[in-house]
Amino acid sequence: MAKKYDVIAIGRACIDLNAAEYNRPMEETMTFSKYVGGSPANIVIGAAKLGLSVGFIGKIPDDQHGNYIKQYMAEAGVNTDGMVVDQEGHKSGLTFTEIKSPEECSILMYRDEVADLYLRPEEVSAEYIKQASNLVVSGTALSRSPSREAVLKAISIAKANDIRVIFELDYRPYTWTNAEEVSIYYSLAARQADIIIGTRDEFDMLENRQGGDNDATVAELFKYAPQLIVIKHGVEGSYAYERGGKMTRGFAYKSNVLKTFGAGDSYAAAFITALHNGKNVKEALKYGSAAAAIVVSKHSSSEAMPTIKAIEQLMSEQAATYGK
Ligand SMILES: Nc1ncnc2c1ncn2[C@@H]1O[C@H](COP(=O)(O)OP(=O)(O)OP(=O)(O)O)[C@@H](O)[C@H]1O
Ligand SMILES: O=C(O)C[C@@H](O)[C@H](O)C(=O)CO
Repeated sequence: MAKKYDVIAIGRACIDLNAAEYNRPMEETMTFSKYVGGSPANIVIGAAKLGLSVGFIGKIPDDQHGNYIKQYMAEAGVNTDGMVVDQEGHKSGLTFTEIKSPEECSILMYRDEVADLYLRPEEVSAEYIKQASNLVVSGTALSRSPSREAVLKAISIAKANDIRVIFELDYRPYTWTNAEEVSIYYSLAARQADIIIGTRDEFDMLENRQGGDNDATVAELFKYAPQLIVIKHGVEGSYAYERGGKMTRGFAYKSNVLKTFGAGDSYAAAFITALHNGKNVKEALKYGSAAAAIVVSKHSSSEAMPTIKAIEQLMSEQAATYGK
């Protein structure tokens, strides 16, 4: 039976302040443009733009930033019924970005006492989650209680109701206490997920090691629930491993890169949308990679999310050179 929402994501919806002046360090950047940010928010905004019906679960501050986040997401086509307004004075996370050069970008996150990590389990509605086909879980939301328990509750509701759990590792060091804790909670979520998406470095965090090997990583995780594991390697592309042994490589498309952040979120939005629309893994990797190539050429992560038409146009323009 068709569900009301193709995808519901749980985690943070915050503010990005992206350097409006390029090719200089943060210290010399005087102006920033404001966008909605936060990896899981970016993913549902991207999926909405690609035509999916989406919802969001998260806590936002009771201030002008919270109002802006909710309004922007609603206008972007995201159902906000699962968004809770904080009543304890917690603030929005802020991400400042530095664009030193197309190769040298960094982000600086202000995440002390952020509202998103105060989402409580009792604020997560089972009835809302039951209306979704896919639940996207952000790893950062596992970094602190009570958000951690809220996410674990969401996962168990999804598991009990045959809702596909997609775990986006989304590792951000800022709110974690130590590497062991990351590994414990990442493993707990990963073992229950149907699909896991992360960079090689993020899988190393999950395993609490350095220099991990993709084959060993997937062999271990396939002992549990995952059916599909995607490991991203930046501009070198990505690898999708399916239970049963099939591996498919995704290649990066050429892009006139402005900045590198936003790649992962646009990739996830388009990959998940393509899979939901019935594309096979090889095609879904192309959609994800093409979306990322578009977003890295633009200034924001959320506002820059492409349409299906733009993605397919880029795929067709570069069909002859893809993977070459
Ligand atoms: N410079 C680039 N040019 C074109 N495509 C890119 C570039 N960087 C990344 N991509 C595409 O985006 C995908 C995801 O990128 P990456 O592995 O850097 O994820 P990420 O680290 O999660 O991204 P983010 O920087 O947003 O956190 C890659 O597999 C690739 O297809
Ligand atoms: O995920 C965040 O909180 C920050 C993002 O919104 C930011 O645009 C980014 O780093 C995307 O990779």
